[in-house]
Amino acid sequence: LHWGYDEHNGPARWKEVFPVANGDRQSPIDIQTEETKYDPALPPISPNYDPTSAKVILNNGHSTSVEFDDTENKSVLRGGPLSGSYRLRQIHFHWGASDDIGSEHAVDGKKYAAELHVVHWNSDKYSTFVEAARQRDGLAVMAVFLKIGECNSQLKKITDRLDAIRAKGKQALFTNFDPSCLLPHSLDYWTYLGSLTVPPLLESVIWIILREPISVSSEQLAKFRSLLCTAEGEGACCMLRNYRPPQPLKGREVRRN
Ligand SMILES: NS(=O)(=O)c1ccc(Cc2ccc([N+](=O)[O-])cc2)cc1
Ligand SMILES: [Zn+2]
Repeated sequence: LHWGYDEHNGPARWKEVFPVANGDRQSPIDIQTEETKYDPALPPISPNYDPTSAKVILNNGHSTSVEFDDTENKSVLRGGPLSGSYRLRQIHFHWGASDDIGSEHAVDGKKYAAELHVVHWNSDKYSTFVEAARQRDGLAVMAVFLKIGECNSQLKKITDRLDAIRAKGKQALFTNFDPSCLLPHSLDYWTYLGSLTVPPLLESVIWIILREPISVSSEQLAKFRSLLCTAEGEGACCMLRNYRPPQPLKGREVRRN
């Protein structure tokens, strides 16, 4: 089984190869806002990114990502629920086949059109991203909801490059980019302990979900769906959706600042 998002290889079948799919701290979740707990001890989050860290934009067959140079502590996330500094590794997106679905996390059952994930790893305690990805406090992912509205001029820097990486495995130079430009005005957040939302579904992610969405236009979103899950020369198959549905909370607490 090569995992994907179709009927035959989608989220309902991932447990056959990755049994942790039924684990106690799986992501995403549906955030029931009435159940979240205000924590006055939670400090603001503090992203500090150097635009020269950005390297390439790529199509990995499951999403599109911008990869950053994480060989030194140039772009880091601190504060919030985090102890120490988490180094920026990559950003990527999740979306659906239509504008009414697409986000991975939900808020009181409401799904947004898409979701941005800004992925960091604990470089204070671990030496590499892959090592950190195996630790309970190894990764920190900041999630931003995208809601249908005005064309997002900052997101345009990414959506305008997608035609250069249509096929799986393609990449293009992409530098001088600070992902803070994609963050909403407010950095208020919810936070909980979870997992990667794609195989290997490792339970190593401290999730920081921003409460304010950013906008994306329907046309920009359509460009994501025109990416291919298949490599050049293979039968073309569009990346229409790549979201995992919400998973059981299993008693976890969701805090807010
Ligand atoms: N969607 S998400 O949970 O933010 C997410 C974050 C990072 C990654 C990339 C990735 C992270 C770790 C591994 N691994 O350890 O085998 C493989 C791929 C994949 C997915
Ligand atoms: Zn993701």
